[in-house]
Amino acid sequence: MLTLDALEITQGDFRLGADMSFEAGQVTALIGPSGAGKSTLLSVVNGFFRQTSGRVLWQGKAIDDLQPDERPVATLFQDNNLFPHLTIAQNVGLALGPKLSFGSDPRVAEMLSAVGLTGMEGRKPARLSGGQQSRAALARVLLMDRPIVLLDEPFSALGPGLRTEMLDLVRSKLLTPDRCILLVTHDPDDARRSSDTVALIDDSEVAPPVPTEELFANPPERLKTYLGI
Ligand SMILES: Nc1ncnc2c1ncn2[C@@H]1O[C@H](COP(=O)(O)OP(=O)(O)OP(=O)(O)O)[C@@H](O)[C@H]1O
Repeated sequence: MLTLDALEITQGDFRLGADMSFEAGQVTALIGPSGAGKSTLLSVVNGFFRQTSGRVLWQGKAIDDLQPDERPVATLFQDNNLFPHLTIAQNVGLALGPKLSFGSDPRVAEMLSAVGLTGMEGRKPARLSGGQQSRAALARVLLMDRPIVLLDEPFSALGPGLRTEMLDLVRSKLLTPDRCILLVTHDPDDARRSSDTVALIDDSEVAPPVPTEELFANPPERLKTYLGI
């Protein structure tokens, strides 16, 4: 369980509060207006931004004092973070450590196979389509094998069909009973299709996660406002 304990985040005039837990074995969608603080919240969890007060705990243990690379967290961003001068296998192998030779580790081939990229190992990212690049980035996250996975609008540059395909891959390959996945998305359909629970971020607060079906069946006013319904 990922717990945000009396978390207060400030950045200039911006303020965000969060006090809740996210269950393992679930995908939680974080939705809310632009500038509400979705990316900032993820940065506090992965350690790139320090909260003003409160704690972040994984399985009851505070992870606040760990450096980003020591935290049990993997993050997938919209730009995929693939290095253009490295092959796909080398990019995926970076999940195991900074040596390029990790690209030939058999686990790299296994993860590339899991995301349907067998045969693409030696290509550079520029020679892959957008969807294939997303698959390679997902393979790297799979190989990192961290219990908390943060997805910051990772597939928003893809068309609707490909995006759906990637979100389905997230559920089928990445979601395990002991892993907690947070998905930032602007698209309510993505949240509906891929998340078990939804946490709304608005008015300087993160609302506790609510089962997705329940939320959309009976949307609170601030969700209606956000969706324009
Ligand atoms: N480096 C910074 N310095 C000061 N304020 C910042 C900085 N980066 C972001 N902010 C502010 O923090 C707030 C939250 O930004 P954040 O990017 O987390 O929002 P978001 O919900 O992810 O938005 P979007 O949906 O547009 O990506 C915004 O008000 C933004 O203006």
